[in-house]
Amino acid sequence: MPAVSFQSISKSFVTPRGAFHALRDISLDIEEGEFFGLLGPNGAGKTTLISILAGLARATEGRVSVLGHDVQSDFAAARRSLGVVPQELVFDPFFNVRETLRLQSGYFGISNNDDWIDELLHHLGLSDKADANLRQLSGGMKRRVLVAQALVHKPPIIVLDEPTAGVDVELRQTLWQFIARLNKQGSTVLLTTHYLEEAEALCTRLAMLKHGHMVALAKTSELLAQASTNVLRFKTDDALPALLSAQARVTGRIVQLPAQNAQDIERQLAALRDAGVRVEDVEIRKADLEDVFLNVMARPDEQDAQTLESAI
Ligand SMILES: Nc1ncnc2c1ncn2[C@@H]1O[C@H](COP(=O)(O)OP(=O)(O)OP(=O)(O)O)[C@@H](O)[C@H]1O
Repeated sequence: MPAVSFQSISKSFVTPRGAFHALRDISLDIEEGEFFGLLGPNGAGKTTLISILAGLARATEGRVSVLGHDVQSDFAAARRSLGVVPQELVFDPFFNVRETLRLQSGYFGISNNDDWIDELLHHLGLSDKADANLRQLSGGMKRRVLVAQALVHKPPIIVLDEPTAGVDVELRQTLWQFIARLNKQGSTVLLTTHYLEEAEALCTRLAMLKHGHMVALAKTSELLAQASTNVLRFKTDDALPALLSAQARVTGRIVQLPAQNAQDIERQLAALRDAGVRVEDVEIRKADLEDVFLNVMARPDEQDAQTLESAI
């Protein structure tokens, strides 16, 4: 039985300009014990999908089940199996950290949870903040509390919606060590993130969303194998010749060009030389998940394809 099963999920919002389709026919099973990543640019539909999973929003069509429990008709059982770390920092400011975690335990009918709460505080570097009022905590500390709060009832499935957005390197490392440990012990993890380096390092399988469509679903290793094998990277202040600029990824002075083999790289360097482009800090690196992501996102999506077809 899958840990999470999304079956033909669509979601539309009613807006003043008519129906807006945030998700279109998403079907996806996440198996028990997987570390699964959900990727996509801003507005792709990731948070909407997670809200439907957590029972916070209703799908317009389709159904979602958690360990076989339907999130609508069997909400309590589905919710107990999930530990959801939301993107937004929302708290009751009147309680301290330990009180917040005890209250959350009570919400799941768990009393005498202090041993596990202490363990959570320890692993999330919060032990010395146990008695601090939530109002006194920094944004990064609050995010740690959100993670602890999601885990008080030892859920078998952990859902993290951009848990490292705007947090420092130390928290990221602490958090990932802890989550990776829980995953090794059997927890299923569903993660959304814009940090593709983290997704590449942690997730064994990935889905990519674009405009509410699922545009990729594969093992991380398979997605990486699809990428061009190398990337030629250099800095320049000069304009690139047209042939190269069409395929280049440019960030400020940094230019990155996909290259299948050594001949490709030689051809690119010759074209730069012939065009009189002065380059600095030249290096060749292996293609990574960011390259794959940008390639997938650059493809025309179904809607664009339809528009293109009708334009031909
Ligand atoms: N209540 C709502 N009413 C109308 N449109 C909405 C509503 N909630 C979300 N949307 C729209 O649905 C789309 C998907 O939003 P969602 O928050 O799921 O994206 P996301 O992939 O999580 O983005 P981000 O990476 O920015 O968090 C967006 O275009 C958003 O504006």
